Amino acid sequence: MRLTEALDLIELPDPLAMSQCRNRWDSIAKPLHSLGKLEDGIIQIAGIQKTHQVTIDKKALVIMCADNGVVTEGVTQVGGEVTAIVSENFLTGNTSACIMAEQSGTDVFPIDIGMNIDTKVPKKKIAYGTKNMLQEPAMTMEQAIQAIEVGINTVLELKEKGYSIIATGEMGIGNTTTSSAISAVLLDMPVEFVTGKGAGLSALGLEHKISVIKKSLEKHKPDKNDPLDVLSKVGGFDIAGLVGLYIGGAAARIPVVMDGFISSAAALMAIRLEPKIVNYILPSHVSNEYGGKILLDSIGVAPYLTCNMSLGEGTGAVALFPLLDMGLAVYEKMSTFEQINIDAYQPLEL
Ligand SMILES: Cc1cc2ncn([C@H]3O[C@H](COP(=O)(O)O)[C@@H](O)[C@H]3O)c2cc1C
Ligand SMILES: O=C(O)c1cccnc1
Repeated sequence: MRLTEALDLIELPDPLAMSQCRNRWDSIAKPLHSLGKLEDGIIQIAGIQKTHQVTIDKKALVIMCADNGVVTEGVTQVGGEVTAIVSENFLTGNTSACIMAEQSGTDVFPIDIGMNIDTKVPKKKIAYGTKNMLQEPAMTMEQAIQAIEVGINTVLELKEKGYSIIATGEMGIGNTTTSSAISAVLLDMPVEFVTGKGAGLSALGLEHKISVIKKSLEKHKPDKNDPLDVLSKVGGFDIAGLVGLYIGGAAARIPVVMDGFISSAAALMAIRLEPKIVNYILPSHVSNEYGGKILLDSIGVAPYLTCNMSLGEGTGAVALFPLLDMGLAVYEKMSTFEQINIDAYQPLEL
């Protein structure tokens, strides 16, 4: 499916399914709203799936794997070769995200959307890495759109296979640099406000990273009102693929659980392309990366979890699944006030 077609399909969640779901929660024999965001999450999913009979039994974690040309500027603690090493390990289950996914009954789908080398990771490659954004635009506008479409079509394929909820993940050394760059532009904020140490820079390294981002922005002057211009000039294929997952989720009415900093930057971009997309996103956690909270506040969402995580790969997103499963189990199985013969809960008048 093309990007324009997918954007055209996006509607608001279904208010009827949401109110039916709310009514079921309110009938359950427990204090009203006492499962808080667990109730809200199930109601949100009801609106997305257009039914109060919510299903999240088949879960997928999609991990967009790509290399970022700007890594040659020394903005990361480790070299770009780590992208391919970790990405191949997604196939054997030997990564943090895979182990957490297994715990939550989630199937993992790594995608090579633009790694520097070929590996056994399933290939939907736009190019062998992006260009170094300090020297030239990271990618062409056509490549940006193609990469977004990879994300959209991945969601459609997973829907076809019966998946009912999708978590976002990424692996791409250098992608906190690109995430900070697009966040600074889209939020019209100083680069320092949204740039952190990524996967472990020193204080000096962080200063250098900030200066590389600033110089790249000065060189290309991306237009903050044109998300695709920003994505193509200072983004990455990994981020573009994530943008596509959010668009595809909203178009195909599949809830998308958002991971940390990089996933939040991509969500911001997707929402700038179509504001209704925010209704299809469940914000799993607030990343400990500097700027993580600013991104969530700017998107206008509050995280379910605050665990000081900043790993990426989709680890935060899959961490939310067990909680959603617990919420849904209560929603489906718990007796109502009527069934156990107590009057519906009335707050005491003081
Ligand atoms: C061994 C290793 C495994 C990772 N898994 C995720 N990331 C995380 O770190 C990268 C972003 O940080 P930066 O912009 O500083 O490169 C991404 O790949 C992200 O998923 C990793 C990083 C490393 C080093
Ligand atoms: O929050 C994240 O996703 C993150 C932060 C730093 C490095 N890698 C990932």
